[in-house]
Amino acid sequence: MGSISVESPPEGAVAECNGDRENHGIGSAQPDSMEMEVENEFSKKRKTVSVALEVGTKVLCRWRDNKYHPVKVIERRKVNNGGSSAYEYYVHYTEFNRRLDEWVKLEQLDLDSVITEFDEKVEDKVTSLKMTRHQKRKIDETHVEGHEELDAASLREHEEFTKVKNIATIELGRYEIETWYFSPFPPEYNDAPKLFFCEFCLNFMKRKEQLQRHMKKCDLKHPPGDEIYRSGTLSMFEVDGKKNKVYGQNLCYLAKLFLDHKTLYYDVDLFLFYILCECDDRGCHMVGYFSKEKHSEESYNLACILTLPPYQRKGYGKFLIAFSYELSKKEGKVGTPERPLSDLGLLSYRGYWTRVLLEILKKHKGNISIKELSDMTAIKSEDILSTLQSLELIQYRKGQHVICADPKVLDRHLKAAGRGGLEVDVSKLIWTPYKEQG
Ligand SMILES: CC(=O)SCCNC(=O)CCNC(=O)[C@H](O)C(C)(C)COP(=O)(O)OP(=O)(O)OC[C@H]1O[C@@H](n2cnc3c(N)ncnc32)[C@H](O)[C@@H]1OP(=O)(O)O
Repeated sequence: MGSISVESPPEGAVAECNGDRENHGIGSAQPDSMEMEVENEFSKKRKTVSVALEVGTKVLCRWRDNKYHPVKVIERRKVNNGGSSAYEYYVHYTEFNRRLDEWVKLEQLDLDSVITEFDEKVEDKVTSLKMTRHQKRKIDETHVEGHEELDAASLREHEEFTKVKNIATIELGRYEIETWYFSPFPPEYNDAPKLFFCEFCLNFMKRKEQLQRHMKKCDLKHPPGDEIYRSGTLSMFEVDGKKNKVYGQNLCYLAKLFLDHKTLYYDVDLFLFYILCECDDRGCHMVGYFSKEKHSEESYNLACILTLPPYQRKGYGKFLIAFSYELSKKEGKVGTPERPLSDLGLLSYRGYWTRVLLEILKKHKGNISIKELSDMTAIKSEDILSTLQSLELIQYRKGQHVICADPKVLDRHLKAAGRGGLEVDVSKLIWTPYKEQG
């Protein structure tokens, strides 16, 4: 499996969602002609660059950290700028995850750094000659970060179809949230820069006034399902996709805005949705959710997981993961999340698996097998093995795998695995596993 790393500014992704975004103002003078002269003040070399950059061009772009980063032009569109038309460019920062793709103005691009398709091919050839196989593999892995299970053709097809975000912002409850990825909303919504969601029934609308009218009529004050957990102000609701089809579909549209390589299932009948809410006197406000197949051949105990961006990095993701394993324990099964995992998904799971397993190993006296660990935690053996292997706690001795758990090493890894997150209080979980009725 390729190594998955979070690009340097995942924090930025969170900042983005809180509206902490640079304002890319339009410069006053846009050239009217299609060609312009660009002066390179450092080299004093004059170069002619076409203002209308082609899709596929590679260039440096000023990001919100005010530094220049390499980008690839994914799409361009004409915008009217005080009578004259100019292009805006939809760029992918090649060092970062696709959620940071955005529309930028020409002024943000360093035209001296433009690499044309021709230059790129020559450059690729030169680089590949110079690179060792190991270096090349590393680069390939970085480029398909988070999507190892997709073959190259599926990945290209997926990226082509979903290359430009269709909805820029959503309003949900008291938050305005910038989106991360494309979501296949019905075509009539695709020209809306912002969608307004009812935070309870998740119906979405193109105009604020429509939402305001809807809120006067909507009876819901919590997700339309059974409350199966309540502890303090936190509640978890189980929603059956078959009984609440529209809610399930709305949730999938919403979630896809923050999930990249997940298929959107229209057939929500087959899923249960676990909606985590923070409750107050105005109602139960969705914080995040996970979905789960009613029957999984592959022993998946979670299909998709999402913490809404304003609530991320507060421990809710770990809570949702822990909750999914508590359900598996009640079912008497082991479980694993559906693949592929996103970069943030893998980080959260690795952190969870590490903490749960090492806490047991720390307390345990004597030998313990992977199977026993799996029975105690409901974590699938393969996930246990890969976690312990990544921490270098597995050795191969006399023809078998042995867990080597030096207490000091365990403490070091536990510290590195970060905070434990919000605890699931199992005594507050009132739930029976799904059974097909009639
Ligand atoms: C099977 C699947 O569905 S895979 C797809 C997973 N889902 C997605 O990618 C959707 C978008 N992402 C998300 O919704 C969230 O990032 C989740 C659900 C993955 C994690 O939710 P959160 O509520 O942020 O998780 P939580 O606060 O418990 O943090 C989990 C750990 O993951 C890591 N992590 C999460 N986000 C980040 C980030 N932006 N930067 C660096 N590390 C991060 C950290 O180790 C964090 O622990 P810490 O805060 O103690 O350091």
